[in-house]
Amino acid sequence: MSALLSVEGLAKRFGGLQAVSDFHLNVPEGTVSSLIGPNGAGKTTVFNLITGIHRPDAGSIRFLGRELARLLPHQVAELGIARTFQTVRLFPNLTCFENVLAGQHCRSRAGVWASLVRTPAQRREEARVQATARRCLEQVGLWRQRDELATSLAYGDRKRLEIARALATEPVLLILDEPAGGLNDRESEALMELILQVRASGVTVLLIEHDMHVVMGISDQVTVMENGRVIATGSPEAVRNAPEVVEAYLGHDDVEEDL
Ligand SMILES: Nc1ncnc2c1ncn2[C@@H]1O[C@H](COP(=O)(O)OP(=O)(O)OP(=O)(O)O)[C@@H](O)[C@H]1O
Repeated sequence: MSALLSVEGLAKRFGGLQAVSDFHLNVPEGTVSSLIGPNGAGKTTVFNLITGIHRPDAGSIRFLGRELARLLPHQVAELGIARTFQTVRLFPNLTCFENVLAGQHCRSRAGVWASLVRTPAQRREEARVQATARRCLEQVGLWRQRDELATSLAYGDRKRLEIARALATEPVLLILDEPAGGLNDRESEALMELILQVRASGVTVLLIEHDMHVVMGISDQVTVMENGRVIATGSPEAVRNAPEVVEAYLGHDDVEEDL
């Protein structure tokens, strides 16, 4: 399997704190890959570096043959990487459908002139964007709630709506930051099914997750971080039994389930 995303020698310092050092990761195309590690290990910082929110001090981030390290977030999105955040970031006063539409700007091809005069090309574009929004809402099981305000949804559904919004940009790589955070068992099971279905649809998935049941249940590959560095990478089984991983987790009480 070829690597869709390939990260080498990544480093980021915040003042006196070395948040990420010599980090490396290969995300094979068509897989679910997970990044785990104790609180403060540097996982979200890695996601912020990949998606252009932070600029790395060193290292390379190759995606589809392009270097991402100096790109801005919207440029990374245009190349086909979509992400969700640890805390839900929806437009509270928009409906579910409108939230998904709002996520599709980077894929909208009609130019400024077309949007002023509503040419046939613009109307076709609008129809395409709406059809994509519908498909994504159906995929996450929220089409029936399309006209409800995002704020009226249960927490688990809000997280699914965020995934729909990310999928609507038609990404090659979907990055999820703690998608199971705050979900109950039933919602977590549904989330696992959804992520596997996303993978089956041809989208590669990279996630950060503390819920080990989710991680071990759906990942093709798991990378473990501690203190900004990779301490293990491999199959869920291999990682679960690696002595350095057990050691890293023993000193922390933030893991929701035992490895
Ligand atoms: N913008 C920032 N400025 C200063 N320090 C930061 C910044 N972002 C992260 N850090 C620090 O970098 C370290 C790694 O944080 P990060 O959020 O990447 O960890 P994490 O593994 O995602 O943790 P968690 O599982 O709790 O989300 C932490 O010590 C954090 O306080």
